[in-house]
Amino acid sequence: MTVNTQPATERPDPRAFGLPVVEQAEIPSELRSLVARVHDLIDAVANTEVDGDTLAEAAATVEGLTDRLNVARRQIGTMVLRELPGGDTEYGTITNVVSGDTNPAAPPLFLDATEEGVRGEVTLNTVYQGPPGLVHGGWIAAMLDQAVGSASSLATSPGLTARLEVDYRRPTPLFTPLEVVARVTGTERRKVYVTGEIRVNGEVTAEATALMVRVEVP
Ligand SMILES: CCCCCCCC(=O)SCCNC(=O)CCNC(=O)[C@H](O)C(C)(C)COP(=O)(O)OP(=O)(O)OC[C@H]1O[C@@H](n2cnc3c(N)ncnc32)[C@H](O)[C@@H]1OP(=O)(O)O
Repeated sequence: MTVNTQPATERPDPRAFGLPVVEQAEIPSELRSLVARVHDLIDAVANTEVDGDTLAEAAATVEGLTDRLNVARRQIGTMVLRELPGGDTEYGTITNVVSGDTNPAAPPLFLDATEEGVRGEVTLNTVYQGPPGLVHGGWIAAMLDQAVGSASSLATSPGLTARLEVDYRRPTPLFTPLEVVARVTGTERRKVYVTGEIRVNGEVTAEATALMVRVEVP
Protein backbone atom coordinates (compact mmCIF):
# COMPACT_ATOMS: atom_id res chain seq x y z
CA MET A 1 0.00 0.00 0.00
CA THR A 2 1.12 3.56 -0.66
CA VAL A 3 0.14 6.97 0.62
CA ASN A 4 -0.61 9.42 -2.16
CA THR A 5 -0.88 13.16 -1.82
CA GLN A 6 -3.05 15.19 -4.12
CA PRO A 7 -2.67 18.98 -4.37
CA ALA A 8 -5.75 20.93 -3.26
CA THR A 9 -6.06 22.37 -6.75
CA GLU A 10 -6.90 18.88 -8.06
CA ARG A 11 -9.76 18.39 -5.61
CA PRO A 12 -13.20 18.69 -7.17
CA ASP A 13 -14.84 22.08 -6.82
CA PRO A 14 -18.32 21.53 -5.27
CA ARG A 15 -19.65 24.34 -7.50
CA ALA A 16 -19.23 21.95 -10.43
CA PHE A 17 -22.00 19.84 -8.84
CA GLY A 18 -24.31 22.77 -8.16
CA LEU A 19 -23.36 23.12 -4.49
CA PRO A 20 -22.88 26.69 -3.22
CA VAL A 21 -19.51 27.46 -1.64
CA VAL A 22 -18.93 30.00 1.12
CA GLU A 23 -15.38 31.03 2.00
CA GLN A 24 -14.82 30.65 5.75
CA ALA A 25 -13.60 34.24 6.06
CA GLU A 26 -16.89 35.45 4.50
CA ILE A 27 -19.06 34.06 7.30
CA PRO A 28 -20.39 37.20 9.01
CA SER A 29 -19.10 37.84 12.53
CA GLU A 30 -22.75 38.38 13.57
CA LEU A 31 -23.58 34.81 12.44
CA ARG A 32 -20.55 33.42 14.31
CA SER A 33 -21.70 35.28 17.40
CA LEU A 34 -25.26 33.93 17.02
CA VAL A 35 -23.97 30.36 16.61
CA ALA A 36 -21.91 30.71 19.81
CA ARG A 37 -24.88 32.18 21.73
CA VAL A 38 -27.20 29.36 20.57
CA HIS A 39 -24.52 26.78 21.43
CA ASP A 40 -24.59 28.16 24.97
CA LEU A 41 -28.41 28.26 24.81
CA ILE A 42 -28.59 24.52 24.05
CA ASP A 43 -26.50 23.84 27.15
CA ALA A 44 -28.64 26.20 29.24
CA VAL A 45 -31.90 24.57 28.07
CA ALA A 46 -30.53 21.10 28.71
CA ASN A 47 -29.67 21.98 32.29
CA THR A 48 -32.10 24.69 33.45
CA GLU A 49 -34.35 24.32 36.48
CA VAL A 50 -36.06 27.75 36.28
CA ASP A 51 -39.81 28.13 36.92
CA GLY A 52 -42.57 27.41 34.40
CA ASP A 53 -43.35 31.06 33.59
CA THR A 54 -39.73 31.70 32.67
CA LEU A 55 -39.65 28.54 30.55
CA ALA A 56 -42.86 29.53 28.70
CA GLU A 57 -41.51 33.02 28.03
CA ALA A 58 -38.21 31.60 26.77
CA ALA A 59 -40.03 29.15 24.47
CA ALA A 60 -42.11 31.97 22.92
CA THR A 61 -39.00 34.11 22.41
CA VAL A 62 -37.09 31.26 20.78
CA GLU A 63 -40.09 30.39 18.55
CA GLY A 64 -40.23 33.99 17.34
CA LEU A 65 -36.51 34.03 16.61
CA THR A 66 -36.76 30.72 14.74
CA ASP A 67 -39.50 32.15 12.51
CA ARG A 68 -37.38 35.25 11.76
CA LEU A 69 -34.29 33.23 10.87
CA ASN A 70 -36.21 30.75 8.68
CA VAL A 71 -37.22 33.57 6.33
CA ALA A 72 -33.93 33.04 4.46
CA ARG A 73 -32.38 29.55 4.52
CA ARG A 74 -29.24 28.20 2.88
CA GLN A 75 -29.37 25.52 0.20
CA ILE A 76 -28.87 22.02 1.62
CA GLY A 77 -25.30 20.89 0.90
CA THR A 78 -23.78 24.36 1.08
CA MET A 79 -20.02 23.93 1.45
CA VAL A 80 -17.47 26.03 3.27
CA LEU A 81 -13.94 26.47 1.96
CA ARG A 82 -11.40 26.58 4.78
CA GLU A 83 -7.82 27.82 4.55
CA LEU A 84 -5.65 25.53 6.66
CA PRO A 85 -2.32 26.41 8.26
CA GLY A 86 0.42 25.58 5.78
CA GLY A 87 -1.52 26.89 2.79
CA ASP A 88 -3.75 23.85 2.17
CA THR A 89 -7.51 24.18 1.75
CA GLU A 90 -10.45 21.95 2.60
CA TYR A 91 -14.15 21.84 1.70
CA GLY A 92 -16.70 20.78 4.30
CA THR A 93 -20.46 21.05 4.67
CA ILE A 94 -21.20 24.28 6.49
CA THR A 95 -23.68 22.60 8.88
CA ASN A 96 -21.48 19.51 9.57
CA VAL A 97 -22.59 18.24 12.98
CA VAL A 98 -19.02 17.87 14.26
CA SER A 99 -17.17 20.77 12.61
CA GLY A 100 -19.78 22.93 10.89
CA ASP A 101 -19.10 26.66 11.17
CA THR A 102 -22.80 27.55 11.33
CA ASN A 103 -24.05 24.59 13.38
CA PRO A 104 -24.73 25.52 17.03
CA ALA A 105 -25.08 21.81 17.84
CA ALA A 106 -21.49 21.14 16.72
CA PRO A 107 -18.87 21.04 19.53
CA PRO A 108 -17.22 22.43 17.21
CA LEU A 109 -14.11 20.39 16.46
CA PHE A 110 -11.78 22.22 14.05
CA LEU A 111 -9.00 20.06 12.63
CA ASP A 112 -5.75 21.47 11.31
CA ALA A 113 -3.42 19.75 8.87
CA THR A 114 -0.19 18.52 10.47
CA GLU A 115 2.85 16.77 9.02
CA GLU A 116 1.33 13.45 10.07
CA GLY A 117 -2.33 14.06 9.28
CA VAL A 118 -4.84 16.18 11.18
CA ARG A 119 -5.10 17.39 14.76
CA GLY A 120 -7.66 19.36 16.76
CA GLU A 121 -8.63 20.18 20.33
CA VAL A 122 -12.10 20.43 21.80
CA THR A 123 -13.75 20.59 25.22
CA LEU A 124 -17.27 19.17 25.49
CA ASN A 125 -20.11 20.22 27.81
CA THR A 126 -23.09 18.20 29.08
CA VAL A 127 -24.86 18.43 25.70
CA TYR A 128 -22.51 15.60 24.64
CA GLN A 129 -22.96 13.59 27.84
CA GLY A 130 -23.52 9.84 27.89
CA PRO A 131 -22.68 8.32 31.28
CA PRO A 132 -22.50 10.88 34.13
CA GLY A 133 -19.64 13.30 33.47
CA LEU A 134 -18.48 11.39 30.40
CA VAL A 135 -18.70 11.89 26.63
CA HIS A 136 -21.35 9.78 24.82
CA GLY A 137 -19.77 6.96 22.82
CA GLY A 138 -21.64 8.00 19.68
CA TRP A 139 -20.07 11.44 19.84
CA ILE A 140 -16.64 9.88 20.32
CA ALA A 141 -17.25 7.89 17.13
CA ALA A 142 -18.55 11.00 15.37
CA MET A 143 -15.43 13.01 16.21
CA LEU A 144 -13.18 10.15 15.12
CA ASP A 145 -15.21 9.76 11.90
CA GLN A 146 -14.70 13.44 11.15
CA ALA A 147 -10.98 13.20 11.88
CA VAL A 148 -10.35 10.13 9.70
CA GLY A 149 -12.46 11.67 6.91
CA SER A 150 -10.54 14.91 7.05
CA ALA A 151 -7.14 13.17 7.15
CA SER A 152 -8.11 11.03 4.17
CA SER A 153 -9.48 13.96 2.21
CA LEU A 154 -6.37 16.06 2.77
CA ALA A 155 -3.92 13.27 1.96
CA THR A 156 -5.80 12.04 -1.12
CA SER A 157 -9.23 13.33 -2.18
CA PRO A 158 -12.71 13.46 -0.59
CA GLY A 159 -14.38 10.16 0.27
CA LEU A 160 -17.04 8.48 2.36
CA THR A 161 -16.55 6.32 5.43
CA ALA A 162 -17.07 2.69 4.42
CA ARG A 163 -16.01 1.21 7.77
CA LEU A 164 -15.25 2.67 11.19
CA GLU A 165 -14.13 0.58 14.16
CA VAL A 166 -13.79 2.27 17.54
CA ASP A 167 -12.04 0.87 20.61
CA TYR A 168 -13.09 2.68 23.77
CA ARG A 169 -10.01 2.32 26.00
CA ARG A 170 -10.75 4.72 28.87
CA PRO A 171 -13.72 6.93 29.83
CA THR A 172 -13.57 10.27 27.95
CA PRO A 173 -14.41 13.14 30.33
CA LEU A 174 -16.52 16.26 29.76
CA PHE A 175 -15.09 19.72 30.54
CA THR A 176 -11.56 18.51 29.77
CA PRO A 177 -9.49 19.40 26.68
CA LEU A 178 -9.58 16.48 24.23
CA GLU A 179 -6.91 16.06 21.56
CA VAL A 180 -8.23 14.45 18.37
CA VAL A 181 -5.76 13.18 15.76
CA ALA A 182 -5.89 11.05 12.61
CA ARG A 183 -3.49 9.94 9.91
CA VAL A 184 -3.57 7.94 6.71
CA THR A 185 -1.70 4.65 6.94
CA GLY A 186 -2.12 3.45 3.37
CA THR A 187 -4.06 3.57 0.13
CA GLU A 188 -5.15 0.92 -2.34
CA ARG A 189 -7.00 2.06 -5.47
CA ARG A 190 -9.94 4.15 -4.07
CA LYS A 191 -9.51 2.73 -0.57
CA VAL A 192 -7.83 4.87 2.08
CA TYR A 193 -6.86 3.31 5.41
CA VAL A 194 -6.83 5.71 8.34
CA THR A 195 -6.29 5.57 12.10
CA GLY A 196 -7.44 8.10 14.68
CA GLU A 197 -7.17 8.72 18.41
CA ILE A 198 -8.73 10.80 21.16
CA ARG A 199 -6.31 11.66 23.96
CA VAL A 200 -6.76 13.24 27.37
CA ASN A 201 -3.56 14.64 28.88
CA GLY A 202 -1.65 12.42 26.46
CA GLU A 203 -3.53 9.25 27.42
CA VAL A 204 -5.53 7.52 24.66
CA THR A 205 -9.20 7.16 25.62
CA ALA A 206 -10.49 5.97 22.23
CA GLU A 207 -8.93 4.85 18.99
CA ALA A 208 -10.34 4.13 15.56
CA THR A 209 -9.37 2.31 12.41
CA ALA A 210 -11.30 3.32 9.32
CA LEU A 211 -11.66 2.61 5.65
CA MET A 212 -12.55 5.62 3.52
CA VAL A 213 -13.55 5.08 -0.11
CA ARG A 214 -12.70 8.04 -2.34
CA VAL A 215 -15.70 9.21 -4.30
CA GLU A 216 -15.50 9.13 -8.06
CA VAL A 217 -16.31 12.47 -9.64
CA PRO A 218 -18.92 12.00 -12.36
C1 LIG B 1 -13.60 16.81 5.20
C2 LIG B 1 -14.81 15.88 5.21
C3 LIG B 1 -14.90 15.02 6.46
C4 LIG B 1 -16.15 14.22 6.43
C5 LIG B 1 -16.17 13.24 7.58
C6 LIG B 1 -17.50 12.53 7.65
C7 LIG B 1 -17.43 11.21 6.89
C8 LIG B 1 -18.76 10.55 6.89
O1 LIG B 1 -19.44 10.50 7.87
S1 LIG B 1 -19.31 9.86 5.45
C9 LIG B 1 -20.97 9.34 5.83
C10 LIG B 1 -21.07 7.90 6.25
N1 LIG B 1 -20.72 7.00 5.16
C11 LIG B 1 -21.59 6.72 4.15
O2 LIG B 1 -22.72 7.20 4.11
C12 LIG B 1 -21.09 5.79 3.09
C13 LIG B 1 -22.18 4.82 2.62
N2 LIG B 1 -21.60 3.81 1.71
C14 LIG B 1 -21.46 4.08 0.39
O3 LIG B 1 -21.94 5.08 -0.12
C15 LIG B 1 -20.70 3.08 -0.43
O4 LIG B 1 -20.74 1.81 0.19
C16 LIG B 1 -19.20 3.50 -0.62
C17 LIG B 1 -19.14 4.85 -1.34
C18 LIG B 1 -18.48 3.59 0.73
C19 LIG B 1 -18.49 2.44 -1.46
O5 LIG B 1 -19.27 2.20 -2.59
P1 LIG B 1 -18.65 2.23 -4.08
O6 LIG B 1 -18.17 3.59 -4.40
O7 LIG B 1 -19.66 1.60 -4.96
O8 LIG B 1 -17.35 1.35 -3.93
P2 LIG B 1 -17.20 -0.23 -4.07
O9 LIG B 1 -16.83 -0.50 -5.49
O10 LIG B 1 -18.34 -0.97 -3.45
O11 LIG B 1 -15.93 -0.47 -3.13
C20 LIG B 1 -14.64 0.08 -3.45
C21 LIG B 1 -13.64 -0.74 -2.68
O12 LIG B 1 -13.89 -0.58 -1.25
C22 LIG B 1 -14.18 -1.83 -0.65
N3 LIG B 1 -15.24 -1.63 0.36
C23 LIG B 1 -16.36 -0.92 0.24
N4 LIG B 1 -17.06 -0.93 1.40
C24 LIG B 1 -16.35 -1.67 2.27
C25 LIG B 1 -16.55 -2.05 3.64
N5 LIG B 1 -17.61 -1.64 4.35
N6 LIG B 1 -15.60 -2.82 4.22
C26 LIG B 1 -14.50 -3.22 3.53
N7 LIG B 1 -14.25 -2.88 2.22
C27 LIG B 1 -15.19 -2.13 1.61
C28 LIG B 1 -14.66 -2.73 -1.79
O13 LIG B 1 -14.44 -4.09 -1.51
C29 LIG B 1 -13.76 -2.24 -2.93
O14 LIG B 1 -12.47 -2.78 -2.75
P3 LIG B 1 -11.52 -3.17 -4.01
O15 LIG B 1 -11.04 -1.87 -4.60
O16 LIG B 1 -10.42 -3.95 -3.39
O17 LIG B 1 -12.38 -3.96 -4.97
